[in-house]
Amino acid sequence: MDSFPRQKLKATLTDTSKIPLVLVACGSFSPITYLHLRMFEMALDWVNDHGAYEILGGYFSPVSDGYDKKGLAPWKHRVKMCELSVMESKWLMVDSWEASRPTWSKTLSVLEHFDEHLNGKNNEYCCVLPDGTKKRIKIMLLAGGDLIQSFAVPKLWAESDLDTILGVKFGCVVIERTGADIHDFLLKSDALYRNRKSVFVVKQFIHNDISSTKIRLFVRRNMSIKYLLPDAVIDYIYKVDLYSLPQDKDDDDDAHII
Ligand SMILES: Nc1ncnc2c1ncn2[C@@H]1O[C@H](COP(=O)(O)OP(=O)(O)OP(=O)(O)O)[C@@H](O)[C@H]1O
Ligand SMILES: NC(=O)c1ccc[n+]([C@@H]2O[C@H](COP(=O)(O)O)[C@@H](O)[C@H]2O)c1
Repeated sequence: MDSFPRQKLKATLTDTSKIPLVLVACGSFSPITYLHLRMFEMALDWVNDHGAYEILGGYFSPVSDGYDKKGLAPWKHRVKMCELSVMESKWLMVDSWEASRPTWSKTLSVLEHFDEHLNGKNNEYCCVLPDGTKKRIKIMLLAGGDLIQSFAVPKLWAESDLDTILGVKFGCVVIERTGADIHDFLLKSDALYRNRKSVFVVKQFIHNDISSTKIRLFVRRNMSIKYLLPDAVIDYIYKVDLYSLPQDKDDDDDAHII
């Protein structure tokens, strides 16, 4: 049985001249915040303004516990917090395939998983237009400026993966990070420059720098986290007692940031 979430996925295009588009955000989401939710809304405004695409849906894909990043709550909790956050959204969904795997999956494999479920191995799903013709759904990675900057970290990303993620097969919508000059980085990075026609930078008109790291620290310090993330997520964090203990030494080191 296919458990891929499709409940909010638009079945067809309103404007058949456009390219159907699905956005996928990969990350820790430990916990998800209003910044992560806003990334999708900023991208939606960009898509509507750009004109070539029509959004069918958006997905959060939380990373597996195997990623072993500091402050990573167990995957079931991270998926649940994402699900609670998208309850009110008409187009955002959460796919737990990546999170539920015992080992870490490269971002390219995650995008390929989406491609398989949204388009099918032989285009059996795709997007069916009212006249019966099928259009392949474009899947793009939705990423923040910091994730893009990690492309420059030696050996973290394979060049061939970057060319597929950023190139014509997928593509990337980048939400600029407050204070970081993404355009400058775009020029400096060979992979980003090579694929610049399918990498789209979205400006944050209202700067938002809510950080999951700081939220974890606030919880540990008994400080308020209200209005930084949805109330349902805040209630969940306290109900199951997440982030109250330092997870490791690195998390303790974050104490200097406030
Ligand atoms: N301030 C920000 N501006 C733009 N994008 C951001 C910002 N913070 C996070 N993102 C993006 O959100 C996505 C998910 O991020 P992730 O949860 O992995 O890290 P994080 O939000 O930086 O959390 P942590 O503090 O735990 O490192 C990534 O694409 C990341 O680039
Ligand atoms: N080579 C890769 O595919 C690769 C490398 C580093 C991070 N990532 C992804 O980037 C996302 C965010 O990672 P960070 O939270 O470490 O910035 C995660 O979803 C992670 O899986 C992918």
